[in-house]
Order: sequence, then C-alpha cells, then structure tokens
Amino acid sequence: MGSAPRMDWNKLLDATRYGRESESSDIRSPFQRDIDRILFSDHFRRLARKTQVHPLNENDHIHSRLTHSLEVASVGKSLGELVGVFLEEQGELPDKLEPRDVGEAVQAACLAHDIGNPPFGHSGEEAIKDWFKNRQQDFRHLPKDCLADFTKFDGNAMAVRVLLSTGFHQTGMSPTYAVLGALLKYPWPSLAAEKDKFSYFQTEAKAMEKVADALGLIAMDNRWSRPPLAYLTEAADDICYRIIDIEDATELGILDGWFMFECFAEYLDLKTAPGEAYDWVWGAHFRQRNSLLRAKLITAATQEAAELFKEHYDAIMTGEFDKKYSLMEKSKTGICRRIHDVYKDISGTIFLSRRKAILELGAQNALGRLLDQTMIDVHEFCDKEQSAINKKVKAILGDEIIDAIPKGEKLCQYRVMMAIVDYISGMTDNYATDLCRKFLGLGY
Ligand SMILES: Cc1cn([C@H]2C[C@H](O)[C@@H](COP(=O)(O)OP(=O)(O)OP(=O)(O)O)O2)c(=O)[nH]c1=O
Repeated sequence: MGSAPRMDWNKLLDATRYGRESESSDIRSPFQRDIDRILFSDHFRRLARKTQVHPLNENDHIHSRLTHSLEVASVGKSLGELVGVFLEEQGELPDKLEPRDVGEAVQAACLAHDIGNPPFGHSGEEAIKDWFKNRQQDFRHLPKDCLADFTKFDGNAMAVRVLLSTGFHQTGMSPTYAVLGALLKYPWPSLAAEKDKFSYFQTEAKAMEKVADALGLIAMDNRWSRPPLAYLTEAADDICYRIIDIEDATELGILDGWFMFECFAEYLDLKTAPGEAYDWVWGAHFRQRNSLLRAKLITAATQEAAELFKEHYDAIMTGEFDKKYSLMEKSKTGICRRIHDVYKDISGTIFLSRRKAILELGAQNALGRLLDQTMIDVHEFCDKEQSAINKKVKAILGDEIIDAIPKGEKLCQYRVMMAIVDYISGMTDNYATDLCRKFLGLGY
C-alpha cells in the first residue's frame, strides 16, 4: 500500500510570483515585498471605513476592517514564526529560508484576508447574495458555476481576485505563490461551496489551477487540499475577532465592563489578590482591565494555536484535517476552547444589538439599490449599441473597465457583472451610503 500524498514545503513556500516577475535588488525578502504591496494598495486603505461588526461607528475605539487586519497580521506573523521554528526542527524548512520568512508569508496573507470584503461586513455579503438569489430567473442563461459566484458571493474569493489583480482598477500585486496559498481558506469554486464559502470565482479558475500546481496542493473530489499556512491565517483571524468583538461590545455598552474579566481571568490565572501583580485591576477603568485581558488572551491563544498546528501536523500535510473544524475548535480544554465557547454564547447578543440591526437593514437596502441601478440593462452591455443607462454606468465605472471585456466572448455578460460587483464590493461603507443617496435623487 502506498503512503498518502503529502504536501511539500519547498512548494508551499514558493516565492515565485504569479503574473509579472519584476526584478528587484532591494533589501526586502520576497514576502516582505508582498506585505508592502498589500499595505500600500488602495483596497487595503479603504478597509479603514469598512465594517468589522459595527457599521458607521463614530467611536474611534471600535475596530474597522483595517485595524482588525493589522492586528490579525501581527498575530499571524508570530504564529508563522513559531511554525517556522517547528519546521526547522523537523528538517522541513527549505534551504535559504528562516522561520522569520514563514512569519512574513502568513503576515502578508493576514493583511489581505479581508481585502475583498464588501461594505458593511457580513451583512454586505448577504445583501449581494440576496439580490442575485432573488433574480436567478433573470440570469438563468449564465453557466451555473458563473451564476453561483454571485448567488453565493464570498469576500474570500474577492480577496483572491484583488490579489491576482483581475479586479476593479487593479494595477497588479503579482503576489508570491506562498502568500496566495496562505490566503486559500476555501480552495474550491462557488458551485462546490458548502455554506456559501469559497476562495475563487470562475474568473480566477484558470489561475487557480496554476497556483494549485505550483503549491503542490492535493486534488480531492471537487476541491484542493487547504494549504497548511491557511490554517494559521484562519487561526490568527479567529483569535483576534473573537477577543476584539467582545472588547468592542464592552466599549459600546452591549456587554458589561466586567464581562471579559469574569469570563477569562480565572483561565489566565491572573494574580489579583491584594499585594499581587494585578491587584490594580479592581480599581481600574474597564478599558485598562480589558487591555490586560486582551494582551494575555492573545499571547496564550497564539501559543496554543501553534501547538495545535503541531499536534495535527500530519493530517494537515496530507489534506486529511477535518475541513469542518478550525485549529481553534480543536482545542479541548485550552484557552482557545474557552474563547471559542464564550464567543459562541455571546455573539448572538452582539450581532443583534439594536444599532447594528438597524444599520444592517439599511445596508441591505443601500447595496440592493446600487445593484438595481447599475444592473438594470446589464443584459445589453455586450451589444453593439449601449442603452442610455449603460452609457452612464460605464462612465461611472470607467469606460476602460468595460471596454477591456471582449464583446464577442461567451462570458462577456458574466465579466461585466463581475466588474460591477468589483466596483460595489470595493466601496467603503460611507461611500456606498452616499452613492445610494445620490442614486435616489437626493442631490450631490
Ligand atoms: C456572521 C457574522 C459575523 N460578524 C463579524 C464577527 C467577526 O468580527 C467577523 C467574522 O467574520 P470574518 O472575519 O469575515 O471571518 P469568518 O471566519 O466568520 O468568515 P470567513 O470564513 O468568510 O472568512 O464578522 C458580524 O458582525 N455579523 C455576522 O452576522
């Protein structure tokens, strides 16, 4: 009996670039260059005004997708380095690479993990999906796998599209294969998606074959094995958003100022008796107390996540790690388990808090309205003559975006629809709200 196929770090950490391979004699490592390309991109900058949990918030302590992405990148870098040290000990770290390089590859992917998110976070994704689901009949002539890209729309796939430079107004990031791999949380297309999660649209399907081949991913049914570094990107995200969402909810008064302390102090073994190191917490402002808890939780959870990666290493490398679970969920009694369980109990209260609920219903309307207005005559975009509305939509998107799509091609309409979705999902929350107001005829 032959042994199960196994992924290989020489391929998984391939620093070759997808697309343009530009010469560089500067001091930066290939993965540091990925970090810089992502960090300086306009897609990344716009995350400052995209919802993490609480839309259009005026409290500057509350996280946007930008602050979240920076924090995830910080945790991801540590996780990557810890795993890099482990690979070195195993004798599996490719020649010329150091543990720090693994940290940088994960850091880059973490920076980009939400770069494809639409405005208004998850409710924005739902709004886009709902709009297309309600109009499936109108688009029934599209190939099934193309239509599913819209009816199951996922920001994860848009992130890959942004990085591969196929999206709206992109000049090209040409990321390394290793960083693309670390971003591939769901390495299958929309039609194969369970729970509407997938990492690439049909526009990127050909590119994905090249990426999967370069990374040496294992073909399994209608998907590829998840690249091991993607587990670390996911763990960094899971650790950060669970802790930080609780902290933000406390800041907004949705949860009590002692909530974090009551849930976690005992698990962190904090010394808070009179005369002990942290006895100051009793008289502290809730923010000071939460800062301490956040720091301790992130440190402990990061270390545990690296240990969980090592514990499940063989299953991860052969693609057999249970795809239903994340690393964090594999924790039995550790701090990751506690964070996961507390968040599970409390997330309903946070997600259905009054202000969030009101603004999310508004977001549904705003995105629906933007799609209504830009998609009215989308069936005719590939005709020679353009309707008056399509001429205006073209002018808004930029004529060159639509003109670049070959008109005789079978997938012309699908590509135009994708260009419009690029445009809308690339918007910040405030831009989408403002454009909706203008589309309603309420002035400029
Ligand atoms: C499901 C859900 C999440 N959120 C917030 C909570 C977290 O801060 C954040 C989690 O979303 P993501 O960071 O996008 O991560 P995820 O793991 O849930 O999803 P994916 O696999 O697609 O990447 O979104 C809401 O505000 N409302 C919701 O209904």
